[in-house]
Amino acid sequence: MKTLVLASSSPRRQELIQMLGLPFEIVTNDVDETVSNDLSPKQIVEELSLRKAKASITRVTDSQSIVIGSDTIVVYSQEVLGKPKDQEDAFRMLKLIEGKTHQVYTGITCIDVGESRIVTRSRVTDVRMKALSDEQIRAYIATGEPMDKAGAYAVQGIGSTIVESINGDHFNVVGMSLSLLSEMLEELGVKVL
Ligand SMILES: Cc1cn([C@H]2C[C@H](O)[C@@H](COP(=O)(O)OP(=O)(O)OP(=O)(O)O)O2)c(=O)[nH]c1=O
Repeated sequence: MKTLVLASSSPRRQELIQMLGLPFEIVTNDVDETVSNDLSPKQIVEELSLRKAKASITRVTDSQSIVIGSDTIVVYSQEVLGKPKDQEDAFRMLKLIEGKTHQVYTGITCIDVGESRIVTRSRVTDVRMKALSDEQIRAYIATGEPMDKAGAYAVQGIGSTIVESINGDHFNVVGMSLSLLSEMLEELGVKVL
């Protein structure tokens, strides 16, 4: 039986992986998330998910482990939005995406430590935001929710009230598509159902 190791300190990802009902451990990491400017959004999230999984592997002792790394970014009109640096940055991001449709990309890498097999994939989900006044944006920022979220909002929180519609996998927006992860785990011989 393989052990799943989540290479993430994100509470959202921990809650998501818990839903699979399989035993897992958490081994956090601290990777440099700087990437080259010429990478596409898909390449960015795939590269960073790989970096995170590889960084945690060094602290995994059980060779029967599958290490899972993940990365999420928001993209609007070719601008990549990660987590806001401060409240003004959050305001700038929300002002940019209000009333419009943006893309959320999440990359996942699974590394089977014993077999030295690496599987990396990504998904994209379209999210349409409601039109927001500056006052509404400030009130949302005051909740504190945007600060550790890519694109400065959380669709799973009070941020759901400023989202008009989602086209694609909701969990991909929250930080990890369980639909995609289950397919990747099956490729590595782990049955989810
Ligand atoms: C768009 C969106 C993002 N997010 C979160 C998911 C991720 O935690 C975060 C994007 O940052 P990431 O750099 O992908 O992840 P992280 O630093 O939080 O965690 P780790 O690298 O340790 O795995 O934004 C939401 O929770 N809800 C949303 O609606």
